[in-house]
Amino acid sequence: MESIVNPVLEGNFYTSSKKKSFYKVKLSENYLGLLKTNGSLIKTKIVSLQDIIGCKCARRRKNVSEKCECHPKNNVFSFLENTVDENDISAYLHIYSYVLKDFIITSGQKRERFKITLRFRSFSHYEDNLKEALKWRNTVKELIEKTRWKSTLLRNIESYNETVTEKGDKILIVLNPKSGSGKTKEIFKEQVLPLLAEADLEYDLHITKARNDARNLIKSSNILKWKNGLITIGGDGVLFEIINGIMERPDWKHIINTIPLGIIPGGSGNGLAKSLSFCTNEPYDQNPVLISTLNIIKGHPIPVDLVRLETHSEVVFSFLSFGWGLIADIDIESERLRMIGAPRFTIWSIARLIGLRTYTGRLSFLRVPDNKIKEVISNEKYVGLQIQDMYPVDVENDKNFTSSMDCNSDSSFDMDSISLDTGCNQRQNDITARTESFYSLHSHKSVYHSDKASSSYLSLPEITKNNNKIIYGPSSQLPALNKPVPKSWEVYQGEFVMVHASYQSHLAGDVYFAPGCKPNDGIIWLLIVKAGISRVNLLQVC
Ligand SMILES: Nc1ncnc2c1ncn2[C@@H]1O[C@H](COP(=O)(O)OP(=O)(O)OP(=O)(O)O)[C@@H](O)[C@H]1O
Repeated sequence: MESIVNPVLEGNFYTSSKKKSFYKVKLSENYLGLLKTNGSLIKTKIVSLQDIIGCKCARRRKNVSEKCECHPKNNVFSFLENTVDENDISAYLHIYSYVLKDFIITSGQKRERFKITLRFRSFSHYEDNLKEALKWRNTVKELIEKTRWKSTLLRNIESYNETVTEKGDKILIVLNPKSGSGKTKEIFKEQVLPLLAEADLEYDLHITKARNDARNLIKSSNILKWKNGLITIGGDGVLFEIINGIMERPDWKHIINTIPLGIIPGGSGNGLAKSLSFCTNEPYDQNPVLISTLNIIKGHPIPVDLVRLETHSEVVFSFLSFGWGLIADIDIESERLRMIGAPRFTIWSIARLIGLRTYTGRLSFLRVPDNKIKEVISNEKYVGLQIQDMYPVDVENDKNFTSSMDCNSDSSFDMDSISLDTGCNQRQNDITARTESFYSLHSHKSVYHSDKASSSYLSLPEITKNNNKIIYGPSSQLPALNKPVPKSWEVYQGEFVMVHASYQSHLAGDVYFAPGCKPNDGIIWLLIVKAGISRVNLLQVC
């Protein structure tokens, strides 16, 4: 435990269940360390502050609910019964962390909630105990806030103003109730809200009423009041609307450089959410909503490529993929099976493989040099987060230490919460999240479309008009669509089964499309399937 360098706070706490054991708790700039002493037996658990999302002071109440003493006005708890337990003068500090845990039998990891409760009861008055608890609470809060922004790649993005995000700024959550199989409200209420409450993250909620609702909101609102982030709960389509809404604003550049965007998966595909967690090695598949919400709360933005697309009728900004042929057909036509969720893609893939179509077209592209591809595949700088940033070295090598990365190795800490106090254990109840009123909405059609017609449009300038909409955003650096491409480009003309271009590794949670792709590598990864391929070969590609 001495190995935790320069602890900011430290103290001894006890558990009542095991009278002889006590815990030395140390808080340093990057870690919370718990040293358990039971006679001569010493065990240690270290929780990285990167894994702590928040903490709250609470006083014991007579019933199950708790009142937050840190923000009495900010009621994130239920108040079924508000009577304080006068017999208990202790103040409690609940610290919420989500630590990586290894599976014992199969290889793999998942994130698990690990709640630490510290009970302060050294003084004879509640107020004095609360003071002590608040000192710990404020210090933990300050430290986790620092850790968040220190460890992002934002330092490397010159245009990003790190100071824009201040405490108290809200995030905007845009929820599409029609995404996927229509469970986003439940996802929000049951899985996202409790985490936001633990992290003390304030939010406004907007539930979309129709297609383009999110786009119009972003286009016309004072979105700078949501400096902490514009977050979507739904599929990739609702984030697509947010980004294109931003591009309809003259201040698009400032917004893009100022407000982080986030996505919590609730759609059918969820390609971006999967790709982002994949590039940071987060165990997404175990709990996609938890991992994506933690990514947002922890404030580790990842720069992502944005691609400007011109079709025959419009200009759009795309962050995931663009396709023509087989995959686009599956996306659009499986809409009628939306109610079954993600399996709709598998079922429709089989249908489309049986009735395989081909399309005539011309494809021109500039090949990326092999050395650049190799660099992208091997270079961490494209990943967004540096592992050494996530776990900075302020713990000296000490074999007694169990880091939060391998907490499973110490079975005495193998629990989802730990409660420490100065005398006896008391059962603490989890916070009850604030609930929102929801309203029901009408059904919608997907925005996906297959572009069968070849374009005859010129490459459009910086400010373009789509059906009376003014689109801002960066101008194209590509040759005009009706002009010949430079000699260095390759051109294929003929029959295709599909051409699909992706700028992220995954098109959907289970569609690993571009293995080498990193979110901000600046490369468009192409899959070209020409006509004449056998169904067996095509199945292997898929
Ligand atoms: N309230 C609504 N009613 C109808 N349609 C909506 C509503 N809100 C948004 N939409 C539209 O629904 C489209 C699809 O939604 P979204 O992408 O969130 O879900 P998904 O298609 O199931 O997921 P994915 O894109 O990951 O496959 C969006 O492009 C949006 O235009």
